[in-house]
Amino acid sequence: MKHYLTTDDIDSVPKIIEEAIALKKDPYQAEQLGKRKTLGMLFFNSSLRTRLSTQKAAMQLGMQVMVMNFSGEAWSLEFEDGSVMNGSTSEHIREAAAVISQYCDIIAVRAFPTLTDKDKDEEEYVLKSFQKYASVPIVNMESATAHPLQALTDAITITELKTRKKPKVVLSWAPHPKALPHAVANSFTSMMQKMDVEFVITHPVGYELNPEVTGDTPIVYDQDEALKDADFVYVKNWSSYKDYGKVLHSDPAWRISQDKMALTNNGKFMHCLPVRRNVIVDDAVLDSPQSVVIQQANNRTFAAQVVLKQILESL
Ligand SMILES: NCCC[C@H](NC(=O)CCC(=O)O)C(=O)O
Ligand SMILES: NC(=O)OP(=O)(O)O
Repeated sequence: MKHYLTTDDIDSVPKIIEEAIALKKDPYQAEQLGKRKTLGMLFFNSSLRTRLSTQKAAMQLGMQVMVMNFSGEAWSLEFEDGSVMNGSTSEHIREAAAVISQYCDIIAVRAFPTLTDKDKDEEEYVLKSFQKYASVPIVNMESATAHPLQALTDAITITELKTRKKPKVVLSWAPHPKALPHAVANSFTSMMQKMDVEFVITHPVGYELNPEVTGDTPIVYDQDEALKDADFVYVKNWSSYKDYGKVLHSDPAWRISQDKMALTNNGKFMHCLPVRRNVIVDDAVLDSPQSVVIQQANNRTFAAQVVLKQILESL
């Protein structure tokens, strides 16, 4: 693997899942691979799981890790070419990416969307600028439109927990007070399209994801109908894509309750976390055995580890 920017950078989904599960069984099997190699993790946004699990994954491969927060700590970066930098930005991505490449063998970046400038977000201008001006592989730790480490985690978790060959997986929108990105839902959708599952998306009218991402995936506007017989209920809020970045409404009827889970085939509740209790999902569901969010978060380590391993092997 050269870079990990989207789920399309995976050669074979079944093989990478198998390799991740093998790493979970024996996390130090490749601890020499990353010796004297450095991972630089750059954060433009907050994180708990991605930061800790990716660092842990790198350490289990024998790597050294450096972390830098760009919100408030690093110089504020300019991404426009030819700009006269007499405003608030202090350093151009051209120098920053080239300099960091001298210190790091792999650079991982988290940069959420603006949710106001659709074109800029879809260009992935932060991630793609790092890719353009860095001379080392780039790993996406959640960008404007994609969260492929999360999607790989979710694929591993579904593979571990499925009880029938072709499980039914439902991606359900749920309410949230803030405007949230599409990245998790996009990458989850792309990953499910690559897996042997019956995949359905449910959300209120107006919350359609980018049609280029959803493609042929069925969209069911009746949540109860969609949840029927589901083996996995993957819950996430996102803002409107059509009315870009807007919260159209946050209908509490879409919150996941025990009554809704009762419609499923003893379905597992999944969420990438962090989750707003009693807004997205009731305590009773999150605290029930049907919730697998903690196991899911544990798998973040092995998703990151298999990606870093495949990149290290290609260096
Ligand atoms: N990395 C996982 C999710 C990150 C982000 N969630 C958030 O910003 C939630 C913040 C809050 O609940 O205040 C998202 O939806 O893409
Ligand atoms: N799921 C996830 O990416 O969590 P963090 O935002 O805490 O990294």
